[in-house]
Amino acid sequence: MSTPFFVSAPGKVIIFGEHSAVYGKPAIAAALSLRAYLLVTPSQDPDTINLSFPDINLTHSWNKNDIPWDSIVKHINLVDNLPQTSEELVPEIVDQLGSVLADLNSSLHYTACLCFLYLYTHLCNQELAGMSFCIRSTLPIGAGLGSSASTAVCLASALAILGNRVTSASFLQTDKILKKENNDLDFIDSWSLMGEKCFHGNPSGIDNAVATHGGAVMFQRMNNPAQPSVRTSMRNFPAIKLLLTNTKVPRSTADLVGGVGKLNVEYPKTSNSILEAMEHLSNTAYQIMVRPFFGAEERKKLRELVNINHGLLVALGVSHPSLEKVKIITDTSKLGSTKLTGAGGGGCAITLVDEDVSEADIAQGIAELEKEGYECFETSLGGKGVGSLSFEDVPQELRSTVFSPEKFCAYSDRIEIEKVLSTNALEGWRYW
Ligand SMILES: Nc1ncnc2c1ncn2[C@@H]1O[C@H](COP(=O)(O)OP(=O)(O)O)[C@@H](O)[C@H]1O
Ligand SMILES: C[C@@](O)(CCOP(=O)(O)O)CC(=O)O
Ligand SMILES: [Mg+2]
Repeated sequence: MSTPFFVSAPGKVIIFGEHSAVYGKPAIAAALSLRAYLLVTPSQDPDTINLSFPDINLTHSWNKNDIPWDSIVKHINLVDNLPQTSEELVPEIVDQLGSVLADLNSSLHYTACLCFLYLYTHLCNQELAGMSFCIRSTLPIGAGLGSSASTAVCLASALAILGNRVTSASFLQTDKILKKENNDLDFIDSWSLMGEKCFHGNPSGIDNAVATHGGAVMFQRMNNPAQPSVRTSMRNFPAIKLLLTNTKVPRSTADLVGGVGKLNVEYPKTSNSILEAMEHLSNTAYQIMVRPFFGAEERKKLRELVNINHGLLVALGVSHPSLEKVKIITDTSKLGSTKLTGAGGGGCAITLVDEDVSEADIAQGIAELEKEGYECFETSLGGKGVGSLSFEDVPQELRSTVFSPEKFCAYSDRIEIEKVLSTNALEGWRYW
């Protein structure tokens, strides 16, 4: 695909099984309509790689010839000329990248640049002319909705396109696609997992799987690293009324996953029992969600399971007073059942809204949440996975606006980005 082009990937909501997913237990998640967008344009100087990640106040550039290619390439495991992913980030490569990351003095910027360069050195090569990469997200960042994974999927897919590792996406939104095996999507999924490993050491892979494939899934990481994770797509995912509340309390997935790891070491039997309870819970929820008839009884059961799941996450130590406040408000106003979603410690909660609650009562509940400074989202679940937008697929009169890096970097908010770029705004988005 010629430059400029866009790629985009969705965020996700974990409905059941965050944290236990890291320990090989099944979890259920669905793609969100909120997404990350990455614009790739040629650099003015063909030796320069430019990053512009305004959401995290990062601009950085490298001369591509300063990357120690020879010392890195010798550690890349190639099979049939294709780079292979590994269980852990290759320490020798991370070490070599240290020399070009040395001037980054914030850990936030360091991890974002490490993720970029780790994928760049594996998927592209020194001959590729310098490009500019600008990422914007309509997702809140660090709030439990998988912004790290959607960023990793955008980077993995764009770099796989530039490095000729995948074929271009071909299906339009309106095409009827019979999804079968798809090597390109599996390639993007597995490399975005390496990107997630740069953001936090021990990701289960559920976030990048949903951001790559879209839809809704039951996901299970295998305890034996040699075995691939199991991703069961849930085609008849029931229409559930979901309220998303962002407490805006910042937190880091890496710290929270690390905290559960410590608990596991200190109280292995206790924490294993909690993780096992989560396993039963996800399995039970799955059986309920795939029933051909999904009525009031099923909705009630799912709400009960949401309450239990939140209690178990509290026991793992990953809630936060702000999340408990969301729970108190939604419980008191009898909106439905609430649990934290994602890593917790702040960030977002989901409420499975009781179908009997009136729109007026929902509005009243939202007003109370907003009074606390929280932000409520109405969003749809189960949307498209990673997609790309080529210059040729955008009407000629819009191209200079859509593909302008200056304009893209300057959009003030989610609404502006979606107005220009969303699948509703442009019909040319293609999927693998
Ligand atoms: N739009 C973005 N631009 C650059 N980096 C991003 C962007 N969105 C997410 N990230 C990276 O992902 C990290 C947040 O990931 P994480 O703590 O896992 O929270 P979550 O995935 O729930 O949003 C950020 O600190 C940043 O490194
Ligand atoms: C806590 C966990 O289950 C989900 C983390 O999601 P997020 O980064 O908070 O959106 C970790 C994982 O599955 O990799
Ligand atoms: Mg994340």
